[in-house]
Amino acid sequence: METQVCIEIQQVSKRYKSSGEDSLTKVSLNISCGDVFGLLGPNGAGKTTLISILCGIIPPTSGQVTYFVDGNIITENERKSIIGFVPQEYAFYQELTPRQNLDYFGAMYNIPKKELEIRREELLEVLGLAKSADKKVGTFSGGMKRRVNLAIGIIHNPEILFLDEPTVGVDVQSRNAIIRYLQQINKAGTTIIYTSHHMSEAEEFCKHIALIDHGKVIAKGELAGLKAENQVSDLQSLFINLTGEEYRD
Ligand SMILES: Nc1ncnc2c1ncn2[C@@H]1O[C@H](COP(=O)(O)OP(=O)(O)OP(=O)(O)O)[C@@H](O)[C@H]1O
Repeated sequence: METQVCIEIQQVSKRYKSSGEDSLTKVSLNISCGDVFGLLGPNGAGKTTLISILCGIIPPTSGQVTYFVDGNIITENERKSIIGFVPQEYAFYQELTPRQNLDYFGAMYNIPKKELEIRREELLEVLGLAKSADKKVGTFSGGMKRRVNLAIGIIHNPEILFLDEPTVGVDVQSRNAIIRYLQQINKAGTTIIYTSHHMSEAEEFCKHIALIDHGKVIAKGELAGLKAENQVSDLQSLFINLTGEEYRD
C-alpha cells in the first residue's frame, strides 16, 4: 500500500534576525503518515529550528511547509489541532502537580471535562505517574519530569507528534517507558517526528531519518537503505561517516 505524505517541506531556509548566516539552507523533506521520522545531526545542526518551523512556532525565512490529511492540504488553524509538541525544555508549571498541569493544558485545548479526566488518568497510569499525580512536579526526578512533559504534549491525542530530545538526561527505565509508549501510539496511527543524540535509541525507534549538518540535509531515507548504501552496520557509524569527528560549536 502506498503511504500518504503528511508533511511536505520544500526548500525551507531560516536565518535568525540576530545571525549573519543561515541556520537552515533549502531543506526539502517528505514525511509520510504513520512514520517515525528521526531528525538527527550534531549540536547546532538546525534540528530544533526545523521542528520549530514545522510546528509553526517560528516562520521560515523562505520555503514552504504543507500539511496533508487524507491527501488534502489543511490550513494552519486545522494544523494546530492535529499536532502535538514536546519541547526540549520543560513546558509545565513546576509548582503544580501532574494532574493540575494536565488539567490546565487540556483545558487550553478545549477538551471536554469528562473526556479530559479519562485521558489524564490514562496518561498518568501508562507513564508511571499515577502514584505521584498529586505531588508538585518541581520535586520530581529528571525522568519523571520528562514523562510529565510528554504527557502534556499528547494530552489532546495529536495525529502528528513532534518531540525534541524527549529522553535527554533520563535513566534507562524512563527512557524505555517513553520509547515503549511512543511505539505504542505510533502503532495506533500517530506520526512521530523526533530528534535525539542517542543513536542506538534512534536506530531502534526510527523508520526514516534525515541527517542534518550545518543546516543542510546531508542524507535522508529509510534507515536500512542508508546503512547499506554507506556500507555501515549501525547508525552511529553512519552518523560519524557522514558528519565527521570534528566538534561543533
Ligand atoms: N534564536 C536564535 N537566534 C540566533 N541563532 C539561533 C537561534 N536559535 C538557534 N540559533 C542558531 O541556529 C543554529 C541551529 O540551532 P538549533 O538549535 O536549531 O540546532 P540543533 O540541531 O537543535 O542543536 P542541538 O542538538 O544542540 O540542540 C545554531 O547555530 C544556533 O546557534
